[in-house]
Amino acid sequence: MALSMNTLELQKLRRILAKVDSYAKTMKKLSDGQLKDKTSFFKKLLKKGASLDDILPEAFAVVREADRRVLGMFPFDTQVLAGIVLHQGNVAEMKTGEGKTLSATMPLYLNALTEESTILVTTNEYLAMRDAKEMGRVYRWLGLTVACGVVNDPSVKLKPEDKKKIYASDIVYTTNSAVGFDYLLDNLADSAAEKYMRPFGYVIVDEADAVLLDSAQMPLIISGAPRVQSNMYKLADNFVQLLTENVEYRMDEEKKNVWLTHAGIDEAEHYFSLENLYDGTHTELVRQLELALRAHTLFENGKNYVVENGEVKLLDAQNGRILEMTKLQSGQHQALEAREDVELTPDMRAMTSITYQNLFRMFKKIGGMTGTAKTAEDEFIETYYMKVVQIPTNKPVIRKDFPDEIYTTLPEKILASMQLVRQLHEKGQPILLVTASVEISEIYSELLLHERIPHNVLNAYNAAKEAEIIAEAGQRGRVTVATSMAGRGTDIKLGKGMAKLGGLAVIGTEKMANERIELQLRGRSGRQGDPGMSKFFVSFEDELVIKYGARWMHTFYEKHKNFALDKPQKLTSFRVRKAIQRAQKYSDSSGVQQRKSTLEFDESVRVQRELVYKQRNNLIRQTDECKYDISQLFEKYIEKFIQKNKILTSVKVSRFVFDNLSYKYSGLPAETDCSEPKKMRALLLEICRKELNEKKIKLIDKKEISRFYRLSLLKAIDDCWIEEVDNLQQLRTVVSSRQYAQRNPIFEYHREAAHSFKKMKRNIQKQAVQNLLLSTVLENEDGTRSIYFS
Ligand SMILES: Nc1ncnc2c1ncn2[C@@H]1O[C@H](COP(=O)(O)OP(=O)(O)OP(=O)(O)O)[C@@H](O)[C@H]1O
Repeated sequence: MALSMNTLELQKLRRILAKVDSYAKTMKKLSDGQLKDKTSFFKKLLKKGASLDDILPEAFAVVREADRRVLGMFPFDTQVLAGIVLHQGNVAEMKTGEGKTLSATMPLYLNALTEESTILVTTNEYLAMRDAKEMGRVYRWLGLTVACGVVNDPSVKLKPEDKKKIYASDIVYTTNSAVGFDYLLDNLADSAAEKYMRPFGYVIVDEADAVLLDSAQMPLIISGAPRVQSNMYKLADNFVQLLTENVEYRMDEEKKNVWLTHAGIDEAEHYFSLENLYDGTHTELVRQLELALRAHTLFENGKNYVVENGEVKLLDAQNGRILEMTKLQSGQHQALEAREDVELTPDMRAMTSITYQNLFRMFKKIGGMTGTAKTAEDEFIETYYMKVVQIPTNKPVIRKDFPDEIYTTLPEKILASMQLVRQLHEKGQPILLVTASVEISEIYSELLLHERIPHNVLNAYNAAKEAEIIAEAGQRGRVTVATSMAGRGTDIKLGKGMAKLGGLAVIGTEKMANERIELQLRGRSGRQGDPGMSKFFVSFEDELVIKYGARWMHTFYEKHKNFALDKPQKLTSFRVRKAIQRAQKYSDSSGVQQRKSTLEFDESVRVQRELVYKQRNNLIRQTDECKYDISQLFEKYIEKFIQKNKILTSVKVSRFVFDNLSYKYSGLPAETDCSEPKKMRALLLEICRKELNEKKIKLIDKKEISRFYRLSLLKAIDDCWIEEVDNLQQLRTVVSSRQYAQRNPIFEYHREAAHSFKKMKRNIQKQAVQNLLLSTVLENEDGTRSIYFS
């Protein structure tokens, strides 16, 4: 059924392809100048009312010809098909190595003709820079502007004016995290002049499954002011090191949660000399113990993070790369720092955050491309309303994917995999040896050294040498040990004569968390119809089996773990093979579940963020005249005060005035009758007006007054929103633990989030009034004015 749907879809696409083809000859005959003139011609057609679909065949044909003239590559029919899918806002599944980069040139050019923002995001800086440079030549040749949204050196920070130039370009190549952070930062701007992003138009997401699905769990967060630092991190860390698994603490099967047992609680009470750890007075210690325990049991150095120059840096679970600007929240990062004995960094409050799903859903149209999407089609449809279309390969894939070799123990597996490496290396065949963590990549490196096999290592520690290592990886006799960094996007070109030797051999040293990661790794070989081979080695000690394997596998392992260390024993039974596959399926569906729950949790933040940003943007746009009704703001605020206080006394009113409306007020006149709300209302409003007028007089002109209004309101919104984001983040941790109390955490979360949003709105009103009335306007020496908020 699924296949025939795909065939139908392809039939429709082929009809469009035929139209693109029909222009090929004409385009070939055009001079360079005539071909370049097509850009302005298309723009005119669009302005006259033609649609993108109308001009697609000719525009694609123009880019195809330009690709040939500028890059020396003429997009294959299959690449044109993929280009159409991308333009239509769906996911093009192209087998690895089929040339996604070139396919994207056609839809990017077409959509950029609308003069709306057109962006291509990839998963890493290296690819963004490479493609902006390489493919950029074609767009420039055709008269469009191109920019790259990332820089080589992480210590170089782009300034708003640089970013403005970048985002103003017709086509931008960048990374998903750069767009995300830029979006968040752009929405912290105080004035329209500081904003640099254009409204989101069209985006092509490279490695769509990795970005749109797998990366969903880790929201992008911008941190602000530090929280008060606890001094208990080290103490808690020392304590948990004394504990033993299954005695003082226990973990769930998937190793996602850990908790103290009764024995563990007794131990803690004894260690910290407490009567009762859970009597409610030691909440900070309880939290610290939990963080320290998690740091020691759920995180692995070399897999989840690395320590570089005395800093704990997180690794992207999908591609093994360092996640810049990202830290674990709510003290978990500090607990890891304590575990690694490096200097503790301050725990920052989250100022604003967004998940990738919600970021990309803001674009008018998304096209996705990847080698692996079909198995996740339901998730694509459900989350983004995107279909997945499988594009046939240009040439048949002749790579041999061998079945997994399965062993009981880790040493057996290592021995067997090293044997294969030796055997292939002797022939001179290039080898890519992939591992699931930095640590294992280093173990293999040592083994190879021991065997005197020269090799390169590519992991998070030497990402800088990536281009160099990849350039050599397909040459005779090369052995490259790499983490999943050498997965997606890595284009290994075969050296001379290597096809005859069998092409690149991909050897996996561990079963990966899902099938897609594995397919991506195999796909480094057999590109563009080249020969190649791939094989994965598995043992019952692999993380995947430990976490997701059937119970009998653990019993089997315990029984057989001491046998046959010197001579690896392959396990070939159908039952074992099936069980390994099933473990991988479980692991994958556990990922799907987690992503769904992240999305559900994020829904409240999304709704709130959209409302807040809308209000912010409205204000920012009012540069000349602030249209916000200030008098109404005062009236509402005063009304609320009066409603809340059924009996008004002179003390209460004076306090209210002093806290909110004016510092100058020295108390109500003795004869004031506070019991009369109407009179009170008038009196308080008069105070507001007077106070505001005094400020207005100090400001030079209407424009400055409106700037003062704008800043007062923006500051109120921002301060309260920061508080709210932080609140929601904390709330999530709290409700997650209620899961154990048989409640529906998501329902509770939304309920409490709605409640806290209402509270935030009240606070914004309050702070806006205070900012307007209690701030100070001072004249500077040069005649300009500065505003100081209290
Ligand atoms: N039409 C073409 N003519 C000639 N060479 C091409 C063509 N299209 C792509 N190539 C070459 O094929 C190789 C693979 O391209 P690319 O890296 O874009 O593949 P990919 O689909 O992105 O792979 P992956 O899925 O692994 O990221 C590159 O070396 C590229 O130059």
